[in-house]
Amino acid sequence: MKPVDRHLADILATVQPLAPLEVELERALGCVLAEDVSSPVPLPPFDNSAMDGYAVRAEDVAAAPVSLPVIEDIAAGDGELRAIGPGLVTRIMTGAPLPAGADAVVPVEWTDGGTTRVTIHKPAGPGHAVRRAGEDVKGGDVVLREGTRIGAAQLGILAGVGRRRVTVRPRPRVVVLSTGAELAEPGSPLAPGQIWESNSFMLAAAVREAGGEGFRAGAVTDDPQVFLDRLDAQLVRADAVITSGGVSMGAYEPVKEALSPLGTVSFEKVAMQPGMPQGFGVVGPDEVPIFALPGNPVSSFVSFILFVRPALRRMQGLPANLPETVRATTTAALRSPSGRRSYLRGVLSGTTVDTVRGQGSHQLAALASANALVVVPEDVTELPAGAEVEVIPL
Ligand SMILES: Nc1nc2c(c(=O)[nH]1)N[C@H]1C(S)=C(S)[C@@H](COP(=O)(O)OP(=O)(O)OC[C@H]3O[C@@H](n4cnc5c(N)ncnc54)[C@H](O)[C@@H]3O)O[C@H]1N2
Ligand code: MOO
Ligand SMILES: [Mg+2]
Repeated sequence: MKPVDRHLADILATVQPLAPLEVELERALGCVLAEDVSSPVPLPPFDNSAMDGYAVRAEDVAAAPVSLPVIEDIAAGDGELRAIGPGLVTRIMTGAPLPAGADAVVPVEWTDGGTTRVTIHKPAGPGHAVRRAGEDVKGGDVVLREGTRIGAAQLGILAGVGRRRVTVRPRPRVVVLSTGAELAEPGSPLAPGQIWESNSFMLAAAVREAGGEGFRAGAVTDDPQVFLDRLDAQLVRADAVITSGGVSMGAYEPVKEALSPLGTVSFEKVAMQPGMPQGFGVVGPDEVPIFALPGNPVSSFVSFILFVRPALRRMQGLPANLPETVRATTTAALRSPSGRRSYLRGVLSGTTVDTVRGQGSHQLAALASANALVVVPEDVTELPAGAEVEVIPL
């Protein structure tokens, strides 16, 4: 059997970052930056007021209470300002530029609020309620580095430095295709022998969680030609394809039967539980990576975490971050098959982890109740309670 780490290494050697693309800012959310972004100006661009109040010379209000004449009103957005001379003040609003001569702002709450003359009850020291130019960003400074995932705050600062378009690695478009004659669409009644199709929903959702766009291409029956035709039709919009089912040893294994003759996809047994039968390779003239995952729902989920997610990160220009693990202590003894690395479904709380009831590859409800995978090495078949293990948080 092929070791898990070698299978992942083969995948990461094949999958390449997607070509950078310039997009409108509105479309950049969730994408990864493919350029360093710097600010053409300092931020804030000018000294300005942090509060609604009065721009003053601090020395003029040091002896407060004092009464001083107000020479003008400055709103945010005003650009033409009169400098204030000794003993004069300007009424100023939050975000408005500080007039020359002023070095402090007295909040309106410390005054009588006068508009032609104001009585200031309390002194404000130099710099009080003043936001300095360049305090957030110096002109020319890089604000976001290539490889940063663009969330709401990152999108905000891109606009804040004046960008309308930005160069990103696009979200990988991933087509998810299920196979199996037994699969019925959720929402429709079950005929004898059928189950509701769940893998395409789960895997498309996992793609979205990993920063890609997942497209369900539905389920096809066990005819290899039907599978190939559907795959062909979907390839135009795919940066990667995930299939589920049809890769094991049965009489009807459409994925394996259809893809093996191409010579570009290999099927192997990977030394893991769940998720032993795995196919990986490339298809179509553009050599689109294809992950042929086993059909058992827990097997396909674990395969996604171990193999597809790192590949999607790579496509987005991120470090693969092979499933990151934490250390935890088992609360009960556990067993694991020999010769396969197992990924038991567990609940991690703090630094302890307990495996959930129902470790079969078909037990999707048990997976849905778990928040972690407990990694048990290939050569370990039993662990006592209190053993230290590696855990992949989900
Ligand atoms: N003789 C052997 N039989 C099996 C072996 C083996 O080595 N020798 N391996 C087992 C292992 S391990 C796994 S995992 C499965 C993999 O099977 P396939 O990838 O061929 O998948 P199917 O046969 O199509 O389905 C397996 C199982 O999963 C259910 N399934 C499939 N697709 C979906 C879906 N989209 N939504 C929900 N459930 C799905 C399907 O009904 C089957 O119960 O093979 C073992 N057999
Ligand atoms: O991958 Mo299968 O789940 O090992 O049972
Ligand atoms: Mg099968």
